Amino acid sequence: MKYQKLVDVYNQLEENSKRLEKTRILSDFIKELDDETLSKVGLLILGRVFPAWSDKELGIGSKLVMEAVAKAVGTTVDKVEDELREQGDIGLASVNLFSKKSQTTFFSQPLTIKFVFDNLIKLTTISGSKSTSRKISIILELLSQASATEAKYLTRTITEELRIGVGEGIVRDAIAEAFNIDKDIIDRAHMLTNDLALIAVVAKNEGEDGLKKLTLTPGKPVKPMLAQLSEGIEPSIKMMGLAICETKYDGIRLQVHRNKDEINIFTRRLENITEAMPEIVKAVDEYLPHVNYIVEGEVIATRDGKPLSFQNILHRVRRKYNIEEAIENVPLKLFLFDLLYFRKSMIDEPLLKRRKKLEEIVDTSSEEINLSKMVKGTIDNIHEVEELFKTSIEEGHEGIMIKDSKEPYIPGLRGKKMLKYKAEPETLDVVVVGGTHGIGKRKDFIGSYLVALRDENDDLKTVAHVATGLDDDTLKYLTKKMEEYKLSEKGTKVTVEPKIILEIGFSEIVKSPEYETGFSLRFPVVKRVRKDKGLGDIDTVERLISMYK
Ligand SMILES: Nc1ncnc2c1ncn2[C@@H]1O[C@H](COP(=O)(O)OP(=O)(O)OP(=O)(O)O)[C@@H](O)[C@H]1O
Repeated sequence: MKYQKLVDVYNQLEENSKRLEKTRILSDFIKELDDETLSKVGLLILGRVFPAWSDKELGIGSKLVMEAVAKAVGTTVDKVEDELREQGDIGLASVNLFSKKSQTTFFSQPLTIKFVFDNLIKLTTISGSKSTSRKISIILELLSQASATEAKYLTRTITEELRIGVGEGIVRDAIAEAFNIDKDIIDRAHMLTNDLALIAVVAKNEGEDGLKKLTLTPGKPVKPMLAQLSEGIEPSIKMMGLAICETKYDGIRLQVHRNKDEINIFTRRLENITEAMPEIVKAVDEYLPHVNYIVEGEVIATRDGKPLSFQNILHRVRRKYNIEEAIENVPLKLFLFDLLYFRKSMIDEPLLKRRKKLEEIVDTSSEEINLSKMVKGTIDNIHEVEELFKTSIEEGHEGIMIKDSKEPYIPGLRGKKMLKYKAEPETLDVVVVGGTHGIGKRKDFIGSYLVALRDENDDLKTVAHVATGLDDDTLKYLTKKMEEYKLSEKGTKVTVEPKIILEIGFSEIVKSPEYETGFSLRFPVVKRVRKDKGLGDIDTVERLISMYK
């Protein structure tokens, strides 16, 4: 199928802001596709070439795309940069440049979806010497055959900024509509496989019965179940009856998968970080049974038995070299708290049963592998849970988790069945979309950051400018990243691609017409840069409103 057909759909989706309309447009389109095209469109419609469970990405910087665009239209990189600055978007910049292009390519074949997809995949396989020029030539091959609108979406896809206002929710609804499937069944299949392209193909060929057969696969990460805030130990336990209460460790959440002899470790963003943690791989191999499983836990860094700050553990995870040295300097401890798969999927079992099984299978005689410290809380032993909270804080942890013992594990859900009770006030995870250069001593730095939340259509809505809480190192780091992700610059103000995630504290949420959410934050302070989170993990406008209420 011609790529132009998909591009026409992109265009319609971009122009239409209504969710129902978008769903109908997409559903009408995918209904007619053959299996192979459907499996590719299922990814391309979300601006990706790998499913969400994969940590592979295109990873092409905008500089490289600008070079290819310059070559394709016969102009200089500076001209492309000027156009980009003016438009604030590589796609719109490309449309303008391609429309002005003097020479047209004769005898060129029209682009097909297959050719585009295969070449995008090819881009991810290139490494080593001359990789930059080889990548440029692949992009150029695509662009030189592209129409102006094709170039618009090709450049956006390559820079991973499709901007058509389509998130996973709309794709799920469109699959349900196109193949006449109950939305709950799609949701469940999605939560288990994290692969909408696969779901679309199964829905088309095997319908609801086929989708019901999809399950977890050790080796493919699943989205973690998330927590809401507890209003207090007593009301939470009253609501749950019997609660599994555990220390809340301030580290990084890990999913450890064993499939036959292969062990893989994933973060909450589903990144594979197995290589950064050889000692954990060795320890789980030794202290957990040799069958297929998925366990979940929080890993923290320790020194002299005390937990180190979150930043220390982040350094360990990001580390690519001198891992041996890091193992000695920053020893890790894993605290396991859930079992998602053991010979078969366990997620439909109640937490109480999953925890019991976890206790049976994990040998905790080593330093590295532990079970989270746990108390079974009922209304009759509230004081024991309060004691757990107190000792958790004294030992340098964040607080406690209070989990409903009857509940299944629901991947990706942030519900009332798993609550967190912390000593510190609540914060928001936001993404930086712009910034302002400082004055005086700080003029070389971006001193103030414009931050945004996500609405129900996955569009970003601004909520505050945050300028405090930044030490010199963080300021330097952020300024460098802002330069790297810069989209446009006017006077002292810049706009950037939404890549940097900040966790911010504040004193109050107030109504304000100044920001797109309709709210702003009083006294916002940067608590930390959340390199462990991605755009999909930032907080929503819905959460902001519920916090405001
Ligand atoms: N015993 C535990 N059980 C479950 N999660 C735990 C536990 N100890 C630490 N955690 C961490 O707490 C997080 C739960 O809080 P939440 O789902 O709100 O994630 P979050 O957005 O990272 O929150 P926070 O920023 O408060 O850590 C988990 O994702 C996990 O990383």
